[in-house]
Amino acid sequence: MELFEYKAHELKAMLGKGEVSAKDITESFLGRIESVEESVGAFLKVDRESALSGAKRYDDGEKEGLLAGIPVGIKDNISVKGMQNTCASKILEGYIAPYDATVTEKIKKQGGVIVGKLNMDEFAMGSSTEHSAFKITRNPFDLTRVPGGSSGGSAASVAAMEVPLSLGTDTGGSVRQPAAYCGIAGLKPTYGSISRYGVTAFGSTLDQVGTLGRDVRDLALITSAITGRDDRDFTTHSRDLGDLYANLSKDIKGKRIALPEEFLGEGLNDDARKSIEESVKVFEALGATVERVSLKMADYSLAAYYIISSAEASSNLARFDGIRYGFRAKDACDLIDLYKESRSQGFGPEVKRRIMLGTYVLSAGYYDAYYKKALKVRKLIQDEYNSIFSKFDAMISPTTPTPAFRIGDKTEDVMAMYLNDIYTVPVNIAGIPAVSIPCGLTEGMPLGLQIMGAHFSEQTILDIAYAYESERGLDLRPSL
Ligand SMILES: NC(=O)C[C@H](N)C(=O)O
Repeated sequence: MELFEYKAHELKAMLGKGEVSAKDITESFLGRIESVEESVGAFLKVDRESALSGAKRYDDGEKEGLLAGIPVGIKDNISVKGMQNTCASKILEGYIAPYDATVTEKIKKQGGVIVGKLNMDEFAMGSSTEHSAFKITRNPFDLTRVPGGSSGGSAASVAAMEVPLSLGTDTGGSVRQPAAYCGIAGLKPTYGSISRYGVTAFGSTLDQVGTLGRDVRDLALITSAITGRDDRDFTTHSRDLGDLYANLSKDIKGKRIALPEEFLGEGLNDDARKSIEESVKVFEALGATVERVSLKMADYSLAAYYIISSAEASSNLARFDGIRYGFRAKDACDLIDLYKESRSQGFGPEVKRRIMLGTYVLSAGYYDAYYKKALKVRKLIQDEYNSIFSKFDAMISPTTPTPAFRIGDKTEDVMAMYLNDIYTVPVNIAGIPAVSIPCGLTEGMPLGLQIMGAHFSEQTILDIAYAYESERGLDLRPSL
């Protein structure tokens, strides 16, 4: 077996026993990138030098840290000092981050070896990575299909074994949906459990850094490395999630799991429905109970999400004006024209759509009818989730209604693209944690099972995911 085929926790064990060097590991992944990247296209920038110098630090004696000697890929909206941070947008082309995001600082402090920056939908707006201004990324299981989005590069790179671990961001499903499409595991932690300092803001009350790996142990490992309160992000919480990796347990006897009827309705792929029904049996065999529940507010989640996230985006993206960073239009006749032209030429169509939608719902006369109403709906959704979690330890659903679709299939149909997120957005609205793990295949493509929990119940949902994964023994690999 080649080194790139091992999972992060396996590599960690091999390094710990001195069986391999960090250089061997990094070179193996860099070699893999060389052979498959042309077909997958997960990276916007591979930084061989940074990777090899990170590995050298380990081999020279810096062996401490949860991720010591392990390669990690970073989504291109998370700042890494000295590397580009384009958010896959023309407006930030050529922008080099002058500082590390807190999560980057933590990855480095824990010995992680940063390999490069990963492709995404522009400013994290999209579900297929087709909205990147630079290139498309392909699904390693079928190169004619999308990897999902917006963290499509983060998911495809891990599935293609170009890196064992990656970071993404999840505003409405952007870590879980691509993880499901690419047959890997992805976690969106509780809002406030991970710092957003140095992460380009999209919807500030929804955004959360998420983690991707090939199994639950790897997710627990990288998540433990980056959680915690940060004085530079006042939305972070002081509550400690504990050592998710060391405390991982397969014992889920007696756990009460809810399954919402509304997540099994119209539009759900038949095999996805079957795989959820089979998953119920797996949980029961593991000693948990599964009970059907009703989530009455589920139907309103998507509408509330697109109003709130677009309103926040229209405000957050105002800073990209052609003056402060990145792209500046040529030949502007005055300051207003410079703003106008830089933004018109610098942003892609999906970003413009969100800015216009967001500006509209915040404008006088429409604020009450749309934005304020969406905030009220948000509260009702949060109350409904809290009430479920007062009786249950976790809730399960499919991660997405269908498997990965073909490249180009949904680019013209905005609504069809937004519907991809129907099962994932309520989680961001409620601010709770959720993990997606593989639960089967349809048409040769992976399907994901989403496990959600109460605020700060990462250990519980990861334990449930770990028990399920161990029982099923699914280890999906693309034939690349
Ligand atoms: N950023 C996300 O979580 C993705 C979501 N599909 C969106 O376009 O808003």
